[in-house]
Amino acid sequence: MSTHVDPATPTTGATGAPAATADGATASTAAAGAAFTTLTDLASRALGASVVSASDELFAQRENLITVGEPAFDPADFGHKGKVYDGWETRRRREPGHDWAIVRLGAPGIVRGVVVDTAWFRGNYPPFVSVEAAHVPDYPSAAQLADAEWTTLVAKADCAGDTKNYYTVIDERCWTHVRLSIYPDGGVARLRVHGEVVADPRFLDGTVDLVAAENGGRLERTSDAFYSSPAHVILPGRARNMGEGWENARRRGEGNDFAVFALALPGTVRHVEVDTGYYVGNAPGWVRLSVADARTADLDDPAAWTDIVARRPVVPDTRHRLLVERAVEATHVRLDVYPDGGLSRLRLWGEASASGRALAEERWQRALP
Ligand SMILES: NC(=O)NC(NC(N)=O)C(=O)[O-]
Repeated sequence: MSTHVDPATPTTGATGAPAATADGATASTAAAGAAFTTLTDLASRALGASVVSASDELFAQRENLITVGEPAFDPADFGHKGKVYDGWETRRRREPGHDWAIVRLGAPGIVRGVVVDTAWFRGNYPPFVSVEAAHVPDYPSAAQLADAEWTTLVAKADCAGDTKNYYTVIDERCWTHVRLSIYPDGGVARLRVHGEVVADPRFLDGTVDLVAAENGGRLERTSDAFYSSPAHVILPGRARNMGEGWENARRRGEGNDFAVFALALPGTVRHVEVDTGYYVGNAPGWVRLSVADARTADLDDPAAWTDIVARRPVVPDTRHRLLVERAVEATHVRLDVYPDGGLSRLRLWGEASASGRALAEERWQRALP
């Protein structure tokens, strides 16, 4: 079941005007668009997603759908097959039917909303789209996916050209793949599938990264994401440049920058990695890591936080491996950087508590379709 946030509203979504929906509910364009887009993009290549197949991609390759970053456009760039677009574009259909592309999500998850971004597609965008999802364990082939059981998340809905089209999804099940259909054909620059990772509990045994996005860790709050979000520092792999980490603006006033993350599941951190890779002239001078347990404490109360790495100096462009000073069961971690500055990755190696593992198992079973 889905709620389409008014497609006619421009990408900035500045009007906030209520949009009527199929089930009679209303949604504020700006609020609804913004609300789910703060969640992890399950379809991002940065999380490990892949576009496994598409009905056609004559004009522009399907893989562009999941590229990190805004789509580019060069009006003078033409290739052998036509205008070059930073997106997925099919040929003009001369027979009935419609085009589609299947994305394997970077991690299984509950989908809260979808953005179909038709940036730069003006005379060749699809006027309608729909989104379905499937839960297929293991690593199915394109042929197996064609025969999978697909569930509609966004029923065929209007889609505007050169616009970020927001569709809110109301569904509590956990999916591994999505299928974007465009009617009848055309181009889409990016597909963003925002939601909550639901990690398979069998992969959460032993020592794991308790804050990793692919395990279900997520950014809850930050002081400043001026250049790029702290949500990047919990993505898989090492950053390949400064743009793939968290960079705040130069702080000119008092205080310091910080980010608070919810752990994937309650657990105890044993050692950490604070990676300032690619932050040379803008690494923090010092960092501090503290943890809290939201089940028993108020996170707004400074007394709720216990240092696991007390404030200490860090150096530029370095993966700092640090042993924690205290082993404390927690649900959240707070990263403070002093006074400001960027990080490329944060890893919290430790183990889930018994209650954390039970929670993960229960969440997984409840969300299985
Ligand atoms: N100018 C275009 O974009 N034309 C065509 N598309 C490409 N990529 O050339 C088309 O027919 O949609």
